[in-house]
Amino acid sequence: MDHFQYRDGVLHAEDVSLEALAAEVGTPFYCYSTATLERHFDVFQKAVSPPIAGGTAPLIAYAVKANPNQAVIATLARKGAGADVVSVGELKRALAAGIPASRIVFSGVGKTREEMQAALAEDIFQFNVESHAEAELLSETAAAMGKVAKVAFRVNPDVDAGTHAKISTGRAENKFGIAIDTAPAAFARAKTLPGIEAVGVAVHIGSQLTDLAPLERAFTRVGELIANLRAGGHAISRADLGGGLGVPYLSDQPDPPSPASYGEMMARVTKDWDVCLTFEPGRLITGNAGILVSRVVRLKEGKERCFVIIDAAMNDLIRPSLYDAWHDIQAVRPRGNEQMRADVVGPVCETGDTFAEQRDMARLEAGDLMVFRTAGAYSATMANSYNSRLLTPEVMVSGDRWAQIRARPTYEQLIAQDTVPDWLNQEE
Ligand SMILES: Cc1ncc(COP(=O)(O)O)c(C=O)c1O
Ligand SMILES: N[C@@H](CCCC[NH3+])C(=O)O
Repeated sequence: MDHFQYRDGVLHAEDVSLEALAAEVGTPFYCYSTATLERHFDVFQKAVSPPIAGGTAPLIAYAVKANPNQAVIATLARKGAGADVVSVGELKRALAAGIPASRIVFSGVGKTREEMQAALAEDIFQFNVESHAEAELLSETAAAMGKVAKVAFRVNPDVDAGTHAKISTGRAENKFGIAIDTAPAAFARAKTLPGIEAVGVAVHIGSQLTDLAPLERAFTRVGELIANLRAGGHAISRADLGGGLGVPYLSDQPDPPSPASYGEMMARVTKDWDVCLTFEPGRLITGNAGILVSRVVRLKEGKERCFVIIDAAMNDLIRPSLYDAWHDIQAVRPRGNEQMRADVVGPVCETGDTFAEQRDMARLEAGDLMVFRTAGAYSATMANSYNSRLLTPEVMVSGDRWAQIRARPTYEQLIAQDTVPDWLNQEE
């Protein structure tokens, strides 16, 4: 069910016309659908929950990095989501949006002592420890606070996830996790450390995965590891299977595996594990719940190409520049069936500020509104103010209601972020 549909020739977000929104908010802006967010959470929850009443419900720890807006997290918190966080900032955002600490997992390779202290003070559910040195520091930090942290070791199973190299995390050459064959030593060492209790294993091999086979290989290795650890006398009560399931970006391509088929594979592989499971979906929940709305500034006929120059740029949505990512483009009010082939570019002074090259799409003219689809994950959160452009505002829609959930800053606020040192203010 797509909650971004045409009504009377105009693209809507749920019951709200994007033309009307653009008139109120100005462009560019991000727009999220509450109904889509909720539906994605429900679909994933159903897919990974045990079929028999009485089975342990998994913890669905939404990966906050995908979209950390308070309104997005609060929407998911109301559905019972937990959070996967990778910084104190994300921890604070999750707590502020109403996710209890008892449902928060702290991942990441570079947790500092201060970050550990902040999370320990909240008594979070679990630390996913990514190196032997981190385990030592966490134990020392927790013990000094009179606490014992529950830990899962994130293992690196050396599996090729078959995704873009920049978002692949489960190969031996990636920085993430401890080599899986060193896990027994890590658990043995953990037994001697006073500030941690190693209760589980975590794995996450990458993002935008479009094939279940690498995930199945990784989960199978985790299952073997759990059996080994138990044989070695370790009590393993938890497994965190990460996130990573891909979403459709191209409307004319086959969809990635569904959450249901992911859930079936997962249930088959984990059926004898007897652990409490955690999942960390990010993109799956928010990716297709958001769009970026922009206005065409002008058309420019180059010698070889037609450029559609829009008022959004790589600073607003960096995925095409960074990963050559494809985002479907739609006109908000299509001009009949007229088509064009063009490069869609922003105003930033970089050649890489290109959203689409030689794209066949609905005809756009100066002043027209257009949208990039699948911009709910890793989009607004990766925005910046390069070229002194204002950070993109965000809007959330729910039925016929809408609200700005992040306002566009003013130029005064942009400039006020800097401070001019005294010596430059003194009269010569
Ligand atoms: C540890 C961890 N968990 C969860 C996620 C969320 O991934 P995705 O948005 O692909 O579901 C990521 C990002 O890839 C991650 O690094
Ligand atoms: N930023 C990446 C995803 C990174 C996933 C981080 N764990 C993207 O846009 O696809």
